[in-house]
Amino acid sequence: MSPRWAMKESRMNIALTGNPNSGKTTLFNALTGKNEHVGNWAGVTIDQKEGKVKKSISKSTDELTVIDLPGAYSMSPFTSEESITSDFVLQKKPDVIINIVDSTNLSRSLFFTSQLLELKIPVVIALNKSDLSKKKGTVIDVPLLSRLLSSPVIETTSTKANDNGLEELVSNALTVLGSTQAAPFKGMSESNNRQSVEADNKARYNFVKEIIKKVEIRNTKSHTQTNQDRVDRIIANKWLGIPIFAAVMWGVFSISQTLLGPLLADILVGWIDGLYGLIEGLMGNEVSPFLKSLFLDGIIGGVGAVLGFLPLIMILFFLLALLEDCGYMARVAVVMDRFFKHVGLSGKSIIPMVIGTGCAIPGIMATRTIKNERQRRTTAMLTPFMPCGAKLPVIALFAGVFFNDAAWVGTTMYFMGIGIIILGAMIIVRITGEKNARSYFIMELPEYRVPSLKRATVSMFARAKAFIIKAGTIILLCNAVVQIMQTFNWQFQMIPEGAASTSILASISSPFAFLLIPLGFGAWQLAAAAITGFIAKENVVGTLAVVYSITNFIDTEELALISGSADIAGIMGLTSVAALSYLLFNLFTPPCFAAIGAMNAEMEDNKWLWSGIGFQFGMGYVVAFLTYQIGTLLTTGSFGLGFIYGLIPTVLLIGYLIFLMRRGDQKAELKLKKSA
Ligand SMILES: Nc1nc2c(ncn2[C@@H]2O[C@H](COP(=O)(O)OP(=O)(O)OP(=O)(O)O)[C@@H](O)[C@H]2O)c(=O)[nH]1
Ligand SMILES: [Mg+2]
Repeated sequence: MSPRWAMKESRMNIALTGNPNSGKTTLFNALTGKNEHVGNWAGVTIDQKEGKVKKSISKSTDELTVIDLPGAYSMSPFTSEESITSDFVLQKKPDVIINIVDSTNLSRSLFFTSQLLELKIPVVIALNKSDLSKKKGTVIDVPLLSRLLSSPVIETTSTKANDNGLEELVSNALTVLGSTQAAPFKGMSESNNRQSVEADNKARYNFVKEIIKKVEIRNTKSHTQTNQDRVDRIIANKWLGIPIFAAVMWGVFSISQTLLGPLLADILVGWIDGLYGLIEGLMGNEVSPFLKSLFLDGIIGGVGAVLGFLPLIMILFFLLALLEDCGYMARVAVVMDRFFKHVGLSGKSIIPMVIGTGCAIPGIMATRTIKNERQRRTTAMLTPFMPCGAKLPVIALFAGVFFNDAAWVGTTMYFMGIGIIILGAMIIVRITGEKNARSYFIMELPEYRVPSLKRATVSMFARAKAFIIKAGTIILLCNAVVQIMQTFNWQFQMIPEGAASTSILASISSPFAFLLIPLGFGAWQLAAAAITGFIAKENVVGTLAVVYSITNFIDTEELALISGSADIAGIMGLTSVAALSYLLFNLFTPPCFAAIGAMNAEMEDNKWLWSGIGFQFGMGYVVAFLTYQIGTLLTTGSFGLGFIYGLIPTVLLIGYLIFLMRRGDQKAELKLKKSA
């Protein structure tokens, strides 16, 4: 035994390193039984994660800790998440490095491998995705590769449950423990000047090329490749890409919101109704009316109204997971990339936005992968415009009540979100005086494959769990508070029936409601729902249920999403145009507080944060104002209420933005002159 082994306690650290999208997190999940997010594209993991190797995989009595790291292409990092990886292996000195190599892309992977081999830390190589490379007919001489790299090479398929090479991988990691890794290629110099780095890179590439020549035989007549290219020419086409994406999203909304969703929601709502009846019965007549209404209308009614949308959300996320897993979402990113580059965003800005459709918080956190500070902050500011999971019940409610469950409502909200992001980016790049900045980012396209139902199911249940937890905690609490605030007046007396406008809730929300008249919705109830929406967007639905005492939005008899939608529309007293304006206002004003917290953390700058929040408020206000007033003009022939009062802030806001943009343009010109 080496002394190093003897000195260590019985804990051993194994770092998982490799290129983005090589399968590190999949392998990590398989080794530890955890469920970290896996995605079929590069840049999914942005932070290190720790876990313990399952006993079924390693017989060792020692505690084996594995650390999943973000993907990296080299030890000299270009992005902050790449530097997490190099910092970790250099400073924390793991006992063993498992280098995950994508066997379908050997030539790209080995560059990083050759650098890892120089660190004197023992390395074991996992030749991952071996199922794919075999299918493509690529033959790799594993024993020879192992000899050339002076380290064990094990073929793995981390997506398989059995016979996946993982036991062998871990046992090899235990074998090399304590040894000093030999480096088959030694870096040319320690110095960091550009010339020597370039020379080193060149020599390293040649070294890798020689190895590939010796160990790999590729099947050149790869039909799948050309077929994929053909498909991509259509799907990722400059012009066809967008309508195809729109059609796909429309399909997703149709299935989740009008076909399958209501069917399942119906069953769930039946249960919630049953619970309501049960508790009502248990309470009998002795319980005070206040407690009764708090529990029944506030808690069960309010939370139930939100929870009723659970099946719809689960189906939507199941479908989105399938789209991501089969490789389609990466194509969408390529299509969008074209627009984004024109407005000064990084191609990398797409990933946070796609993640943001689940929840804005991880989306905003994913902006960490963007190196350029302005692009990172802009992306963090704009990502919340994507409709997240919490906004879906709001969309579904309004689509059901006012638009006959139309799938176009949800689809339009997605595309409006994208449109606003592009517009916002255009404005910000000019304000910052960087309109001449260009970004170069080549997105790597994963191959198409049959999506895994299991992975989609896992992802769906993870979302469902988060949704239920949120409904049972923060939404429940908010509904209870709203119920109390609308039951009492400031003297803490229960308000009599018919005097709802004297409640605490009404008196707090009324001034806000007044400001919203030009947008088409001046009722204090609607203002209250919009305000609670800043705590969590699901609250919009919950609060509406409480303030209008609607126990259930979802129909159990008609199998439509919303029962008696005409009645509900009547209670809310909104025209369709005003309803659309209200929906837009809730979607496109600032996100919930938690997401604003994430914005703060990633922007690391107060001026950006507050300008961002101001921008989001302005955007939501202007979009809702224009929608309501123009829509009302078109449908009734005259402007809606409060046109002039809304026009003043709108004009001032737009004027101010134009002023800032002009000033930015001058800055940009000055810069251009200086550099010329
Ligand atoms: N066919 C096949 N697919 C795999 C295998 N391992 C991983 N994948 C897929 O490869 C994709 C990327 O997997 P991840 O585990 O997210 O990759 P990663 O290396 O953690 O990626 P980053 O976090 O972005 O660096 C996912 O779609 C996985 O399902 C494998 O052995 N075979
Ligand atoms: Mg990962």
